[in-house]
Amino acid sequence: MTDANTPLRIAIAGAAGRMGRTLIAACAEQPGLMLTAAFEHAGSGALGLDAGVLAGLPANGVAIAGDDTLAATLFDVLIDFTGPAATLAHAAACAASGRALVIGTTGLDATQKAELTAAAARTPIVFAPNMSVGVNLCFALLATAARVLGDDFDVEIIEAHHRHKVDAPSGTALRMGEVVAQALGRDLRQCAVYGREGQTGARPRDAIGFATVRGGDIVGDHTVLFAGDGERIEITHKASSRLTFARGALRAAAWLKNRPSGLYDMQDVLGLR
Ligand SMILES: NC(=O)C1=CN([C@@H]2O[C@H](COP(=O)(O)OP(=O)(O)OC[C@H]3O[C@@H](n4cnc5c(N)ncnc54)[C@H](O)[C@@H]3O)[C@@H](O)[C@H]2O)C=CC1
Ligand SMILES: O=C(O)C1=N[C@H](C(=O)O)C[C@H](O)C1
Repeated sequence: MTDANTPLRIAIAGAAGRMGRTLIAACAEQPGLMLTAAFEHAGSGALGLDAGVLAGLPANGVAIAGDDTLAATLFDVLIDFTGPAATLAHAAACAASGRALVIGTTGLDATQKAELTAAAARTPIVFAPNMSVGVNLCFALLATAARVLGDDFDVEIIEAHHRHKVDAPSGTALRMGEVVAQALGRDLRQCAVYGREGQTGARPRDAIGFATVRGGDIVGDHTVLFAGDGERIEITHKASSRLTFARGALRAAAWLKNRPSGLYDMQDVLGLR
């Protein structure tokens, strides 16, 4: 890692994607951080393009490179918003060289998460399904709401995203479910209900339901509904710009400087734990 006056060298994986391009732009406005590398998959049509130009900015001299060059490239922190398989390969490469990671990728299964935990034994990693301050505040509010409302209120989680999103429910919705389940002393794996159709029977009282909407350019909406007899409480977050996620990821990258190995999330970064 660098000393206090040297800019932190940032690399971005998934640079040509929606989040990658937003991260390139966010990095350019952030003092103390310097984009030094940008990666795409080895067959990407974006290879060789200037990262600044790709993000709609003036050229910044960083050419998009194949991720097969990642292990041999100089940087301090890799910010990865790709897909589960790519993220795990990148985490392994960073762990081997002790370089820090910020991971925003969602859709990892339990085995893949265990692999990430193993990588975090060798290098510091912030892994969070949502990097926005607002959503992370909502996690804390949800734990309080669930504790106060208890088992008398039915919990339903509704999320909406753009038509290109490939995983469902969103990583954020799943984390919201985990937070509520933990506060209520339930195991989400036992009580989650993912969508309903046909003769479903009455709602089990301990169910935590998920509903997924996909369409257009919705950046990311999440509502947790606590429905009781005679009243309802809704905790809602709506993202209107990907910059909120990108700025959170860059904050996490700066926070990682000189941290010991371990698996962290945005609750750690924001001091909410
Ligand atoms: N944690 C958070 O705050 C947020 C998380 N996300 C998550 O980030 C991920 C990416 O989202 P988007 O940017 O919308 O998707 P996207 O599909 O626009 O971008 C992903 C990019 O990764 C690239 N890629 C695939 N394999 C690669 C490899 N081996 N090396 C380098 N690049 C590779 C793809 O070519 C693509 O350009 C998703 O899992 C999404 O759910 C998205 C927004 C916020
Ligand atoms: O794919 C997205 O776009 C988003 N994914 C994250 C998730 O799955 O929770 C976060 C955000 O809502 C945008």
